[in-house]
Amino acid sequence: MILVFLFSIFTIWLAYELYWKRRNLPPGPCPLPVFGNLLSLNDPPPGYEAFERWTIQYGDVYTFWIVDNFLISITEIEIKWLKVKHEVPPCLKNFFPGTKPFIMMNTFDKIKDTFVRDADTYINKTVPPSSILFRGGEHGVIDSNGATWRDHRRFAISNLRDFGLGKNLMQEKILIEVQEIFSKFDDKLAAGESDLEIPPAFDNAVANVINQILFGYRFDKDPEEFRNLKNIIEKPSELFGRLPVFLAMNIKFVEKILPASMYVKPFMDWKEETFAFFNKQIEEHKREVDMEDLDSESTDYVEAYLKEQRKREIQGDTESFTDIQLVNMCIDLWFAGRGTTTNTTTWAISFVLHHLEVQDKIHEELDRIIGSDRLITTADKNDLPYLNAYINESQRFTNLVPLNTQHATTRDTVINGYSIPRGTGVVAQISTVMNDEETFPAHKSFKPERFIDENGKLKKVDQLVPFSIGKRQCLGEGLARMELFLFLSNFFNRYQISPSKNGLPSMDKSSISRIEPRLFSAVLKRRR
Ligand code: HEM
Repeated sequence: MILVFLFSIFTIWLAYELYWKRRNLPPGPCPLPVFGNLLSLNDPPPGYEAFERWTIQYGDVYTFWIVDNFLISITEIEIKWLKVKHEVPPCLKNFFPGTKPFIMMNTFDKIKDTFVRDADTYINKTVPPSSILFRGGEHGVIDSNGATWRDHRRFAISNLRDFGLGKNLMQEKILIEVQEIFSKFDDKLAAGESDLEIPPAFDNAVANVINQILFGYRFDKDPEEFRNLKNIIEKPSELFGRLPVFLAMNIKFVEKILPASMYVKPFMDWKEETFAFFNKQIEEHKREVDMEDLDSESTDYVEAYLKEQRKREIQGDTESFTDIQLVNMCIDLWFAGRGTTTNTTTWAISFVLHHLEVQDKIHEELDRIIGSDRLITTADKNDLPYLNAYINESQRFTNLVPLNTQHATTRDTVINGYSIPRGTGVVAQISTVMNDEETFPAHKSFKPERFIDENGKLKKVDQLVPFSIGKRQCLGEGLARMELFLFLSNFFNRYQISPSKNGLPSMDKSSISRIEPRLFSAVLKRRR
């Protein structure tokens, strides 16, 4: 009797998972119960090909299912149908596995129609349980919504502008790092070494830039501090690169059944270390910043934030700019600003090692236009179409986020004739757009020439969207573009690279959570 009852419950659950909840959504790949479509991203990792296959099969919109809690997904999808507001008891929330739909927009036109033309409908983010666990709530800018997100995004963008983006100030900071990279490589060349590891020098440089913006100093005085910080930063790639942990981050059920030593304990240790580092910087600023003079120019983000917080407090607002928001903002800007830029820069160099003819063309252009060992600046940018085309193709080919961040609709809407309730997951699938064969023929080949027009000028291709589009578009885009240009142009102006005796860099992108190049070396030779 009990068996029959359990079997009936199981059958109803299966029917719900495989048919009922999918019936009013755009068709897409059949999800597995519990796992949804996530496991297909391993076929092969990191998932570009599955997304391409589904786009060919289903078109510009399809539904993709991600692991979630069964009853939460019921409340989100069926709330209109049930016409009741019901609270799910937390014990059930944690133990009923289910999947949650994400409506994927797979072409540039569809993303523009939705995320740009109807931007406010697509503005919210879905916040995974791991983020709440890590941050102590819905904090920061990457995983927050509403007024908190809007005010903090606006404040961060205006700060980046104040600290010199668009002026020479930011460029000067980056050029100091360019010279630091030169001196590291040159010292080794002078000592007779020529087969050199490439990523660490760029990693350090990018970290110095973002740390200057946030806290006002570079890591030159205390290399030990950077080493410690790097250990903290690199923990997530060890921790989150494994499938069970990745699943635990997204689904409470898996989090509960996984031994604490595999996920919760290392995760919480990592959280503690991260917060300790950032809180220490903030506390030092609190001691040093002159809070009597709130209108004087700030030299870094934390100083500007503390002053803004005090100004708001004076006006009676103690809610919007808080200490917990500040530490989460520092974490967001540090993490989003470092790995993305370092990875793109070092992938770009590894692509050249695989295509030395690209380096010949970069050098030919640099010799013709620059023709000396002077530092290249953003004033030279428009005169270097091939170099820009190379950077564009490197960003397209790096394709940093196979599955872009997950947004949620802020109101009921209609997509391709399907009624989509408020709160449904939506994704601007930029990796598929940048692998679109029609826009980028032979898209699996690295070809900077695709960004050069018949007159030899740089061709603007709207479908190149590594920073995404819409109101959540990357807020560090201006900074990242400046870094990529200054690091790569100056590096190739100074050095000729060739493959290391250890072989070519790996092109493997098989980590689930991050598109990170493996450590690699190259033989460097000074050109000037
Ligand atoms: C090559 C470098 C970079 C790439 C490819 C990149 C890419 C992206 C992408 C795809 C998103 C998601 C947009 C969406 O939700 O649709 C994003 C968001 C974000 N990025 Fe970047 N990024 C880069 C560099 C940076 C830098 C240097 C910073 C910081 C200074 C930064 C800070 C952020 C933040 C804070 C968000 C969240 C914005 C929001 O939710 O409003 N990124 N980035």
